[in-house]
Amino acid sequence: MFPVMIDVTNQKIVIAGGGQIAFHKTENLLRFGICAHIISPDFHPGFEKLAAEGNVILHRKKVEWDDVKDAFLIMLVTDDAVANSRIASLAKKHGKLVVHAEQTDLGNAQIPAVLIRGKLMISVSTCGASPTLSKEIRDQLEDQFDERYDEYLEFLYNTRQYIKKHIDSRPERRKWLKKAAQSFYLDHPEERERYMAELTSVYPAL
Ligand SMILES: C[C@@]1(CC(=O)O)c2cc3[nH]c(cc4nc(cc5[nH]c(cc(n2)[C@H]1CCC(=O)O)[C@@](C)(CC(=O)O)[C@@H]5CCC(=O)O)C(CC(=O)O)=C4CCC(=O)O)c(CCC(=O)O)c3CC(=O)O
Ligand SMILES: NC(=O)C1=CN([C@@H]2O[C@H](COP(=O)(O)OP(=O)(O)OC[C@H]3O[C@@H](n4cnc5c(N)ncnc54)[C@H](O)[C@@H]3O)[C@@H](O)[C@H]2O)C=CC1
Repeated sequence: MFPVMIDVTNQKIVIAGGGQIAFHKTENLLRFGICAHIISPDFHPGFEKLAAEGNVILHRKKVEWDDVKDAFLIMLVTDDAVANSRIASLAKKHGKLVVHAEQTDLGNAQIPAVLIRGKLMISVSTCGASPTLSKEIRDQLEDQFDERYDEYLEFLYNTRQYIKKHIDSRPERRKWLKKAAQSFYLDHPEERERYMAELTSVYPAL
């Protein structure tokens, strides 16, 4: 398995199956602002509210190739092993990303447990050995990587954009980028302003 971050803006994501697990996967996608299509003859009660809020698109039917052929990522979480396997095999042949939630070797992607702190995302995977352990490790990291990181990551992002735009010399860029990443700035938000003032005085915006 190879971990990678993927931009899914404007990509269609389909979940086949509408049970408890589909609901959990849908809520997880929503943490990332993703509105999924759900294909299933019936739905977990929680879906009604999500649909009313426009956070999910429901299709009341059994899954067929037509429902997923234009999808970028497909999650197979029906309790129909034959349907799951058939769609997984076709989708993989067509080069799609496929999560097979029951028999992982029939898919080619897996969902990790993720801690989100603004632009910091910490993903934990056990490659299917123990999703429970992934979840536990993620939960343990919550205290170490607490809410301070939300704003700190904004600072790092903004300074990086500025540095890339206004400093040409690579050694100089590295110097300023490494300085910003010192944990000192995590714990001293007021010092971030001093850093920015110094940066913009040495390298003024044109
Ligand atoms: C392979 C994978 C495929 C995929 O779905 O992508 C997969 C497969 C399976 N999960 C099963 C069971 C459970 N899954 C969870 C929880 C999570 N499962 C997630 C991912 C993954 N699950 C992928 C591997 C990721 C990895 O290894 O790290 C998480 C991390 C992400 C997410 O789903 O959002 C999310 C927690 C995150 C969070 O809470 O944020 C719990 C615990 C709980 O719910 O408390 C249980 C019950 C206890 C247990 O089994 O440990 C079963 C057995 C079904 C059966 O009973 O037969 C299978 C099938 C099999 O193993 O064959
Ligand atoms: N990855 C994970 O985190 C986990 C995965 N699983 C697996 O996920 C699968 C689903 O589990 P649950 O949601 O608990 O089951 P469930 O029985 O609550 O839901 C199954 C859903 O699939 C729908 N369905 C059945 N045939 C279908 C078809 N041909 N097309 C579209 N939808 C169809 C049903 O109408 C129902 O909505 C199981 O195979 C289970 O082994 C189970 C636990 C955790």
